[in-house]
Amino acid sequence: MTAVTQEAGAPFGAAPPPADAAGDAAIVTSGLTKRFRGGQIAVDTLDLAVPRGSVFGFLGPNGSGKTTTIRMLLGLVAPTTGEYSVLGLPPAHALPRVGALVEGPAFYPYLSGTANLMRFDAADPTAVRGTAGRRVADALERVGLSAAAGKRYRNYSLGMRQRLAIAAALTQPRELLILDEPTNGLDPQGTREVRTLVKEIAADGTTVFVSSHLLAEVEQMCTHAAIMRTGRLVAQGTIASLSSGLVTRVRVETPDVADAARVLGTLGLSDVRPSDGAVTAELGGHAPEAVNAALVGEGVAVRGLAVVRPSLEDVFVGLTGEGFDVDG
Ligand SMILES: Nc1ncnc2c1ncn2[C@@H]1O[C@H](COP(=O)(O)OP(=O)(O)OP(=O)(O)O)[C@@H](O)[C@H]1O
Repeated sequence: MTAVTQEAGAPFGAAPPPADAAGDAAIVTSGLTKRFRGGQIAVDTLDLAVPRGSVFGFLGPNGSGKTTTIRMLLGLVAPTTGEYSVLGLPPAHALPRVGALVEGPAFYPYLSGTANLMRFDAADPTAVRGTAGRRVADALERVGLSAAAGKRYRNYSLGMRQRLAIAAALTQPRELLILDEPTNGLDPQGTREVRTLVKEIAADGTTVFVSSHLLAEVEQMCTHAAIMRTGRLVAQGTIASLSSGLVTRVRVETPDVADAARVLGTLGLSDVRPSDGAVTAELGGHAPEAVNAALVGEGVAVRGLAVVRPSLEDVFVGLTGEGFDVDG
């Protein structure tokens, strides 16, 4: 890992690759901290471990330090203190193998998708000129824009524009793709397109590190997540493990609320809560189909039975005691 002790603004990340390259991790940070000149701590002793091959959701409300972290990982901002590595290397060494979308690239409205990407590629000193045409065509194909490659950018939909921005990060082989809020500002169709694309890119073997302030989005798109709050890491792990400490409940819709509550209690379910037209209870180790069979066997009219799994929002509320005060 790169040990960082210098002040903001000093050169960093230029050390030779360390001997202890971080094995199977795409990103590792240890105590990573960014204090801006005004004294504001944007990122506070962050310990992240992003496994290779994951779609890693970097989740937090606006202002929680996601963009600052990403900018540090990409060598755009110098950390104040902490250690970090990308693909087992200091960021400066890893960057050619990392694609990134931080602020939307500025595309020319009157140029086609292909022409825009060719201009981008021409500005990349690490790109091999002779292969530009093929690499650009491949990147457009990968994001599903081959058919629109000759169309002017200004005629692209919002989703197509964002897919082109992601294609710009994919004109070279990448082991890691870092996307900062890639669905921000998109319409529902564009959001769907980008989420699908992220999953497809990950399925091809690229690790994707994607920030979002939308809990539901991370749950849908990601295999792992880290949750940030005011610069600090609240939790990280697989999506399943993050919520595994929380209780799964069963919800039974029925006109026979009292009978249903009695049967659930007899079965051994705990925290049975009858309400108007429904009963909920902690499912524990019980199979939902067995609960349903028992209810029906006792003559309870079951209109609906649902297993209510804890969401990332429940995890966040459980850890911080606060709501996740953004639109989900
Ligand atoms: N250049 C800067 N100088 C001073 N403070 C900054 C600077 N950049 C960010 N901050 C502050 O650091 C904190 C974290 O900001 P950051 O942009 O990293 O959060 P974020 O989670 O990415 O939020 P958003 O989604 O709104 O960008 C915020 O309080 C922000 O105001």
